[in-house]
Amino acid sequence: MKKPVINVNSEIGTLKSVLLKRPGEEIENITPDTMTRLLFDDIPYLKIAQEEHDFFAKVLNDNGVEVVYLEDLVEDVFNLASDIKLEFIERFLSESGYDLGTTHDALLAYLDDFTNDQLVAKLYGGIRRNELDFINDSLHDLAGRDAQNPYLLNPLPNAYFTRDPQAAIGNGITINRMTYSARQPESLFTEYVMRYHPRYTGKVNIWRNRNNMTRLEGGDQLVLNNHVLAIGVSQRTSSKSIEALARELFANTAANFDTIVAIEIPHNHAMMHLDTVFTMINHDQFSIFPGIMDEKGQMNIFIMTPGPDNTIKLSHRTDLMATLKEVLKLPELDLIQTGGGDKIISQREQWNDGSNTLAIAPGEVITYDRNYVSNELLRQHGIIVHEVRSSELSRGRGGPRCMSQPLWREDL
Ligand SMILES: NC(=[NH2+])NCCC[C@H](N)C(=O)O
Repeated sequence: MKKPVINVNSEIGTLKSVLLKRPGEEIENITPDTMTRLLFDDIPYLKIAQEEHDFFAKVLNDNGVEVVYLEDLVEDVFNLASDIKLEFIERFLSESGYDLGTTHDALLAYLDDFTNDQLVAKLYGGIRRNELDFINDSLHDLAGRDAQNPYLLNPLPNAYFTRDPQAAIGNGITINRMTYSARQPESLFTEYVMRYHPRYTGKVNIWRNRNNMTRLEGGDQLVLNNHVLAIGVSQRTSSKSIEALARELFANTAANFDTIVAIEIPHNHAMMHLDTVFTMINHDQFSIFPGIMDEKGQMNIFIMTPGPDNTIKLSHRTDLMATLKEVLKLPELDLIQTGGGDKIISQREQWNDGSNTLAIAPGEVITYDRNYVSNELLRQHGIIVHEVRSSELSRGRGGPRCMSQPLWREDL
């Protein structure tokens, strides 16, 4: 492996480079009838969402972070060779249910007319049925469930949550098999960028690829330090995939990870990933939504470590604070509660991603401005807080950590 181009050995090391995706026309393809399936609770106003996102990028930039746009990387890949572009489109169409036939041919011909930057916007944006004029003769497009779908190609409105289709871990990544069909195509873009983009090709360890059938999403994957990961057992990440990833990482000599803490969280949309209820802020400080624990403050947690002959040793725990102290070898910890523990405030601010902080350095985070109670509390605990605007972005149920994929953090 050549000189590494990805380096993420913590959640808090000074952030140097980050991958974002600016919300695009895909947002304007959300309708009341399709919103639940597209994993949205409302329809954001695109113009304002873009302004908010540009502001987020500016705050990152102003703090010395290089912002890399995913859509630019994909366009670069398409610009490399028309064969690669065509191969991508065929894979994309095939995964969308069009291998052969009139619809496949019509979509291929339609997409062929776009310039590469328009093509990228279109693949994320989706194609409406009424956009194409052709005689559709495929039964599955005309009868049954598919006929009700207003799109020939579904929009990918969750793409601005770049955290989830992959996860940077150490000098490598996992390219994730995502849970819902609304998001599955997103990691195909990551696969092509990693395989072909000159900046990454041959320089990134792929710990796990998207051909796996078990479900894994980046919002559940937290790099606590250079050898310990925390992974949520959640609506989006299955226990099977965590076990498989543990096996892969423990056996791979290029990977330095020897401990994975599997943390079970409630399986629902408000808390679809571990990072919606728990993030790392400093060496010994975390934000946490108290609602993930039972009345006695307990949870279902497993510490996984390598056992003999490629087996995995499991140890059960129920106390999150004690478990974190144990695996991070810390005498004391500060768990800062979203909304300060008030039931109504904490629920409201968790819903708007108040627990979802993005650390840009130890003790320094970016958060949404609307979660003012949690933000104030963070400041009281000595944290530097940069607030970003959040009226529209938050409607997608994700915050600053969800909207960013770190590519390089300084080692601690
Ligand atoms: N890392 C995160 N928490 N991402 C939030 C993703 C939100 C998105 N609407 C989804 O349901 O998939």
